[in-house]
Amino acid sequence: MNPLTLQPISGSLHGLIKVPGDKSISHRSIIFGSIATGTTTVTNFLDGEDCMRTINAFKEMGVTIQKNGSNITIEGTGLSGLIEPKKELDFGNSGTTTRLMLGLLAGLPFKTTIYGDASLSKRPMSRVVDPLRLMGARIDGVQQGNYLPLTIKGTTLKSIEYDLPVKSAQVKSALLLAGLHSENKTVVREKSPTRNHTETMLQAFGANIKTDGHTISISKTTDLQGCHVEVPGDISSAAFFIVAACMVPRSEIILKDVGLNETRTGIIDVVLQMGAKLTIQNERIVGGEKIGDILINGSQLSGVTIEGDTIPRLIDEIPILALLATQADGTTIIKDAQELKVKETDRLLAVSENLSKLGADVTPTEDGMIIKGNTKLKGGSFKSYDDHRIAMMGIIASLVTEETVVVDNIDCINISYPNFVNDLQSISK
Ligand SMILES: O=C(O)C1=C[C@@H](OP(=O)(O)O)[C@@H](O)[C@H](O)C1
Ligand SMILES: C=C(OP(=O)(O)O)C(=O)O
Repeated sequence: MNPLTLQPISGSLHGLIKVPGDKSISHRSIIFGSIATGTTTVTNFLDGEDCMRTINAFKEMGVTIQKNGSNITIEGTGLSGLIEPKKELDFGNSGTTTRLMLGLLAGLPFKTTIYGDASLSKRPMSRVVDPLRLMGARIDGVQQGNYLPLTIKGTTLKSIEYDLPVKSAQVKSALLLAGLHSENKTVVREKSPTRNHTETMLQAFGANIKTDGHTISISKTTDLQGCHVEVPGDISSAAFFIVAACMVPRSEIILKDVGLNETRTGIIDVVLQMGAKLTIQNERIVGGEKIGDILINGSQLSGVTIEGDTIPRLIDEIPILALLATQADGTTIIKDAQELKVKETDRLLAVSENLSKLGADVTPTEDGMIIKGNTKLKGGSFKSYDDHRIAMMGIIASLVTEETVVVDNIDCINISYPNFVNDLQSISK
């Protein structure tokens, strides 16, 4: 346990932060670079624990990956060059590694056992295992394969057409990866668009993939070609500073080179709707992804309803948005967010318990919460539940509390943002 004690601040937030590389894109750069032939170079790779799980998995499968800080070079083996790992693969805390690798491993000609930490071992895998079994995958594990550890006996896959029952980019991506090595065309349909980095990057690596936003089809492609990937800054990491700057009066900060892919910018839409002073500068396209700088000034916001198709576009930002809602005028309603119950922890519970303990007016609901805003928050203990996004939310909460906040364990922040506390300190004036 590594607790952090945070004193209330008297000043405001000023300065510039370059948030680390996008976690989703970093994972995918390793996966696609490894299964392509030739060299893939990656810049601004997220040097966090989750992405290291993906790197280590491919090293175990015979891929040469060199890492120099946030610069990565991958000598891809092609799909047919991957070898059976000599040991079980440890995916730690990473849901993305687990779900995406399931789709890949299902069609490779060897046996793999995968496991993870206590949190990952409680997260449902049948959402991926069930459709993969329809494709012919042979996967065994706890409770009919719903939980890790899982053993995958790779086999020839057949393609399917599948309507996603959960709004999940991880499930979609797993099926597209399986589709890469199954005969005929695999079709995945989603009701609400989820992050589309897999589709964009597979196109860049030369896959036979087509998408119209709701329906994605992929045909067998065994000859992906290595390329260069420049990873945009992670909007899910930027979210903590967007909220911080909105909440602390007289703040003005700039977040440089942040990914602004529309499947991820729900947080920007929501804070603008709440009345935030936020502008985007230097918007441009890098490697198929929109990026830009975000300028934010502190201002008094108003509550909103966050629901429906917006939820997948800000799924990981809901905890920090809930904190923002406690400082906004009026009521914020968060609906359709039941997926938060199966993240690194039950984030609906973690958020409502922590905020209530700090003195916020929060009523939990089946699929979200109702927050009556503009409440003064007192200090006290803040439980991270060993979830990186909850721990970072606790640290940001201390910017608006009247007394000291103690976050019980901040080690989990290394999952997605190892330099978070330093970056926050650098703008606290
Ligand atoms: O595909 C991805 O990289 C991710 C998808 C989301 O999960 P779901 O697909 O389970 O919604 C998100 O919460 C996670 O942090 C990363
Ligand atoms: C849910 C998250 O990640 P994962 O599913 O990869 O563990 C997250 O980073 O908030």
